[in-house]
Formats: sequence, C-alpha cells, structure tokens
Amino acid sequence: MERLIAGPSFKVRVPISISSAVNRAHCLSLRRGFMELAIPGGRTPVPLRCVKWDEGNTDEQATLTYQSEEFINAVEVREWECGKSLNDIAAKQGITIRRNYHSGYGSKGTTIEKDPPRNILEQIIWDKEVEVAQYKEAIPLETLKKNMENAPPARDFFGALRESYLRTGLPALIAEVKKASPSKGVLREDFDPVEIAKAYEKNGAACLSILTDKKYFQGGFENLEVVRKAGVQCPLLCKEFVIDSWQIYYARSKGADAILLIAAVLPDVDIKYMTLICRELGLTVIVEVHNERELDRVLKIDGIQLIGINNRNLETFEVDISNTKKLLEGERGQLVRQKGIKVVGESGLFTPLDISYVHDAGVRVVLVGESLIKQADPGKAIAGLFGKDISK
Ligand SMILES: O=P(O)(O)OC[C@@H](O)[C@@H](O)c1c[nH]c2ccccc12
Repeated sequence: MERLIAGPSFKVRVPISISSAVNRAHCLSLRRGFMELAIPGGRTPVPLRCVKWDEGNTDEQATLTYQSEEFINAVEVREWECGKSLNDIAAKQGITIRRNYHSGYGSKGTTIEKDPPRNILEQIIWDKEVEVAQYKEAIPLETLKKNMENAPPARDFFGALRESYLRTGLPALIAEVKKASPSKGVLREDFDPVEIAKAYEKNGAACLSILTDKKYFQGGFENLEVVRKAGVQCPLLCKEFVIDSWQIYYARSKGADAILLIAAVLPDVDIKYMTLICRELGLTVIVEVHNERELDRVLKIDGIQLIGINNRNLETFEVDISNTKKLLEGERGQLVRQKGIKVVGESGLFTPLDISYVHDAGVRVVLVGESLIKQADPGKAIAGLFGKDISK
C-alpha cells in the first residue's frame, strides 16, 4: 500500500486501535482524494495522505507515513514534523485563543490546558470541543456521509447575494435567525424559527443565517432542517463555531447552503482544508475576520469569495462599526477589490445610516441579527433598517 507522491512526508506512531480507525478513514477518503487525521498529542484536520502503514508491531504501535497534499504549504507540514502543537502554530498566526481538547476519537480525550479559559470565545470553543467529540461518537463521519446523500441539494448562496445587490443597489441582506447571544441574553422570547425565516424572506432578505450553537445562542441544527423543510427559498448559512470538518458535513446533511469559518479560531491550514471540503460539498464559505492581521491571513488564501468583517470582537463583545471601514482602507481594500472578494459587514447594524456607512466603506452584503429580531415584526423591521422596502 505504498504510493509515491512528491512532497514532504512524516511518520507518526500511534496505537493500533487508532491506526485502524485511520485506515478506515483512509479507505473512505481514498475516494475523496484526501483524508482527515487525528494525531495523538495534537489536534488536526490536515489534508494529508496516508501513503504507508505498518501494523502488528510487538509494542502494539503502528507506524503511519503521511504525505502532504500539494495545497498544503511545506512549512506547515515541517512544523508538524518538528512535533509543534497546533496551539503553537495558531499563536504564530496571531490567534490568541487556545484549543484544549484531544478531539478525534470519542469523548475520552484529555484536557491539556490547566488554566481557566481566558475569554468567552475560548470558553465557547472548549465547550464546542467536548460537544463535537460527543456528536462524532454518536454519528460517525461514515454515517454522516450517507445521511448527506438524502439532504436537499445545496443552493447558490453567493449568487443570491449578487442578484440582490444588482436588484436593489443596496447591500444584500443575510438576516439572522437568532434567539439569544452570550452578550445580550435572550433577544426574543416568542421564537419560532420558521415564522421568522418566512417573514425575513417575504420582506427582501437575500439569504438567512441560522445560529446552530445551543449553549450560548439557544440555536440548533434542527432549525436549519425545519426552515429548509418549510419551503423557505433563501439559501441558508449555518452559523456555527466550526472547529472540526465533521460539523461541515453535519451542516450539509441538515440542509445548509453556506458555512462560517472564523479566522480568530482556525489556523490557515484548517481554513484551507475546510474550504476544500466545502467546495466538494457545494457549500459557500464566509471567512470571518475581526482585525487587520486576520484579514491579511485570509487574503493570502486562494479561492475565498466572501469575507465577513465582524464589528464585534468575539473575545470582548465590544462592537464598533468603524472596524469595517478601518479594515477596508488603503491597500487592503484595494486587494479585496482586485481579488473580486465580496465583503460582508457583520454585527451592530441598526439604522439606514449604519447601512450606508458600511456600504460606502465597500461592503456589498450585511449580516444582521439583533436589530431585526428584537422588533415586534422582524420582517417589517427590514424596511426600517434600509430606509425603504427592499422586497421588490
Ligand atoms: O446581532 P447582530 O449584532 O446584528 O450580529 C449578527 C451577527 O453578525 C453575529 O451574530 C455574529 C457574527 N459572527 C458570529 C460568530 C458566531 C456567532 C454570532 C456571530
């Protein structure tokens, strides 16, 4: 089972039990062209190809040899060869939150960080690691891939945004189906996701964002499913804290048409890998950034169509809509335009003035939750937000 592929390679020694799980994953992924590997002692979904495995050693260890796919930069792989942890790689990219869980195989992973979480985003991610490990145990990827075949086909999220912008001359609206947030608590008591989604659609939203995090946002993957099944035509963004590609398959199996990847959480290697998975599944990707450093990182990654600039700092909850303007000034803004990337202005938008402010800054899409959902009629609130009816 040896294949020769050019590029850096490295070996890992893993317990036989993990190796056979990897083998199974490999068999599945051979058809897909790449695979996901969990290396003990670190967490990774990196796009690597297992080129050789050697089982049956007396010490019950297997040696697996991996080679990187072409799209992985050699430096990143060399970091793995040196045994650096993903937290080190992430820190070098300016990511301040730390990962805490040995994910991959079951919920029996060990906690590696001893200190308490440093901020709310880190807390959310640590909880998400436990949640995803449990979900993965209940629904293995192989099952998920089968379930996905019964999902309704992915719709053109990007196209719906472009059409809306051309039709209205105003930023296209992604209206968010959001019951609560960690910063504001419950935003709407009488929360019926289908009713709200239909009201948004009727009043001119191009796409919808469905929050799927339960613990902090009181959302759920079932909301994606019910909204889609209710016949809502607007393409749906799965608004989740994605840390593992399993969640991407899960979102697609529930009818998502697009997914959010957060640069404050994911190192470049994850963003690249996950973007490729999304492309295979027909999902549109929005990569969310909050500062210059994150934007610069994302601008170096090929194939990104949509960048979200979050006006809310997810670590402190501070909201400042001038953040969008600041990030799009000068050379960065120029590069964004040159690359044909569309920018989504996210969070803290309440008035027609806010919309025209971010529009002037270069935004072609806005993502709005609170200011719509808190009003008695969230659908009608759209005309108030834009200063005119955008449904026709
Ligand atoms: O409710 P607001 O301020 O209009 O914000 C919506 C959206 O931008 C926000 O919910 C959001 C942006 N990025 C996120 C990442 C995770 C959870 C939520 C978010």
